Amino acid sequence: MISSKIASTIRASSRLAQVSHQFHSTPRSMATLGAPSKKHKVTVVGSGNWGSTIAKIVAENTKAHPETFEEDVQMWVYEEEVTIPKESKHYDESSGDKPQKLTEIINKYHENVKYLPDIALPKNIIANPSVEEAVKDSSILIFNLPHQFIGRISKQLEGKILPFARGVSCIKGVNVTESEISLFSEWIGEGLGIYCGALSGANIANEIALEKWSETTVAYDPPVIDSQAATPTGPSPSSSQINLTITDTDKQQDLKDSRGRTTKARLRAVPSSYPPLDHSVFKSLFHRPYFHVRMVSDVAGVSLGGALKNIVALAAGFVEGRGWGDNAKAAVMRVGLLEMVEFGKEFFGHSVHTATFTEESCGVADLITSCSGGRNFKCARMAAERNVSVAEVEKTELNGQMLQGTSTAKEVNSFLKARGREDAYPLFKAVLDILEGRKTVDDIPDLVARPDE
Ligand SMILES: NC(=O)c1ccc[n+]([C@@H]2O[C@H](COP(=O)([O-])OP(=O)(O)OC[C@H]3O[C@@H](n4cnc5c(N)ncnc54)[C@H](O)[C@@H]3O)[C@@H](O)[C@H]2O)c1
Ligand SMILES: O=P(O)(O)OC[C@H](O)CO
Repeated sequence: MISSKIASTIRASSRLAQVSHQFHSTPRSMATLGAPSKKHKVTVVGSGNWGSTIAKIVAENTKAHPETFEEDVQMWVYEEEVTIPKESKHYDESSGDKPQKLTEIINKYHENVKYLPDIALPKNIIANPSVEEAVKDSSILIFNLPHQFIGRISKQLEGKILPFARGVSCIKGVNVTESEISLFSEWIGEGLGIYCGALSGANIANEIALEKWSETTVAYDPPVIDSQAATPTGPSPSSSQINLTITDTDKQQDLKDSRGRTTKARLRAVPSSYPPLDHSVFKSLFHRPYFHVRMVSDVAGVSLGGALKNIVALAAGFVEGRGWGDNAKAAVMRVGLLEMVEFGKEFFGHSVHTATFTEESCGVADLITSCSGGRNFKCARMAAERNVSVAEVEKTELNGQMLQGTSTAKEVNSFLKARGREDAYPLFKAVLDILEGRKTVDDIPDLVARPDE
């Protein structure tokens, strides 16, 4: 008798705990109450230099954490015909220079011979040319492609993803439409009706693919979906009724952007049958011995650092290509960092923390690495050395990889201009003026000097 009472009390409290778990996503403590029955399936949308590197990291971790993730990782590949270069170990005399589908090459040789050559990819990465198929049933979506293409892909995915999926954007750029600006993480999130965080850091992909140590910053701060936010039909039930009547998919609430504005999307709770998607799960998805992750909540700061440093890296390349020294480069980095912080504060307000720029990998560390060895820096340097345009260098030197700084400079300046604020960001403006031939590198010192200097 006593034991059956105890058993029923345990059952009741376990039920309560389960319900509390469903509503409050704070659930490490719940792990002891019964393992979730489902695992997270992960898809990487994009397969360029960074997309393939992140897929490698994630696939190593899905294999290392089988209790949380399905082992296979889908990687969407923009399909193209590729000729395996003669110097590649996969070059085969018999097929010679015959172009082959990139997805087939990746799935056969486990290497992205075009965008990440000579790096062995884990066999549990499945290259998929159909983005709709690649995201099917995935509860974690990692967006990692040049920002120029995310608009079309995101549209294609509307209605095709799990409604309770969560995203992480590794894209370094900002979304500018007419006179509005938003983060890609929140724009993807609103378009697809999911929460999307951001990953950014001092992360030159080729170094990380070779497993040379680096750090990164992951921002993830979804709203807690609580019982108040649930939307049952009919009269408002008491909390005990809610426990009994609301299913996982009913639980949803308004999705707000980083500036606290309500978007048109509703956010759905992750069903309790899955491991909760909290900081510890995302850390276990991205952290490797050679890739150290710091989790933060400032999605705007992380995203803006990654986007704006690309403009500054172009400036650093220009001054080095002009033949000036490290002092000149340090000067544009100093001014650039100030403009990055200022921009965040002016247009994203309190949601941006200055410390994200000054203390995290996604801020000053990314600025330093990008101005030392990034593609924007190198292409701008070559352009200044050869007296040709950056676009021309991009075309001839990058073998299909894409710069983000040139379009970001244009987009950010058009946004500033629409608000009459371009003179407040003289380095950002100078970079666009040089790209478009209105100014030269020699003009930079005077352009960035403050009136009292
Ligand atoms: N490469 C790096 O070191 C690095 C590091 C950190 C962050 N990032 C950021 O990651 C994002 C992705 O960069 P990346 O280096 O993986 O890309 P990348 O520069 O290698 O770009 C090439 C990719 O674009 C794809 N592509 C080409 N045409 C396309 C089309 N019409 N539609 C869709 N896709 C098309 C190609 O298939 C390829 O996957 C960028 O925002 C970049 O700033 C890059
Ligand atoms: O090569 P870039 O200039 O696109 O920069 C690469 C990474 O963003 C550096 O962190």
